[in-house]
Amino acid sequence: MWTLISATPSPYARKVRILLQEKGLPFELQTEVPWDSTTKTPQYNPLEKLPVLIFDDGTSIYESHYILEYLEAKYPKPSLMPEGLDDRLFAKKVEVICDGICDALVLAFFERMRDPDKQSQAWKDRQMRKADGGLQALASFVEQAGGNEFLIDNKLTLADVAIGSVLGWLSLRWPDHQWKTTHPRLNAYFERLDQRPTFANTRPSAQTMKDQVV
Ligand SMILES: N[C@@H](CCC(=O)N[C@@H](CS(=O)(=O)O)C(=O)NCC(=O)O)C(=O)O
Repeated sequence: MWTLISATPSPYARKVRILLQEKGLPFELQTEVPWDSTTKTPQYNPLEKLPVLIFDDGTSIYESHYILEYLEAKYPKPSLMPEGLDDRLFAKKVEVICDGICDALVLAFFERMRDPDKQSQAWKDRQMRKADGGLQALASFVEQAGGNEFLIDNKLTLADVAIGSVLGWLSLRWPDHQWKTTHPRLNAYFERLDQRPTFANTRPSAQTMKDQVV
């Protein structure tokens, strides 16, 4: 059986966990802290990042957007991509924005872990500005979807999986961020989406990092 190396808070890994379940592809979850010395991630990804999907023959793929593209190409039914080319490209653009919000906030998260006198406020402000810009874009997409349950073609697609994953992680890791107040319709869309069983059973939780990493 396939193994997915994941971490309990990981928004990137959550996308893969949701898609594997939505496609009915069985897998074992191997939960790790990728920054701890005990992690197995580097054995399967030279970039030392999870998620990593390990196949029965021991080979592996990594980088969440690539894993999702791989799964959609190899196991197209049920599809989590829209029909039309422009809608398919839009779904991938939404994933770019969601991953970019995560990337910026991961940088801010680790900056906050440095000794206070070593932290760069300018760097943290820059990352938060990117995240807020990304959230504004997502909010505008949801407005354009006019209250539909799903963003594109009113059916579940990669775009919904990516948005649900980043907003769930934001709620966990940045509980004081005011996006739910600033973007109430985005929050309403998220709250409804997060009730779907594959979202509800993959909700993020915090993890403890044992080793000093910055
Ligand atoms: N672009 C990557 C990002 C993956 C990533 O940053 N994973 C983190 C864990 S988590 O932030 O998703 O919880 C990691 O493994 N970090 C270890 C490292 O950066 O050395 C993807 O989409 O898969």
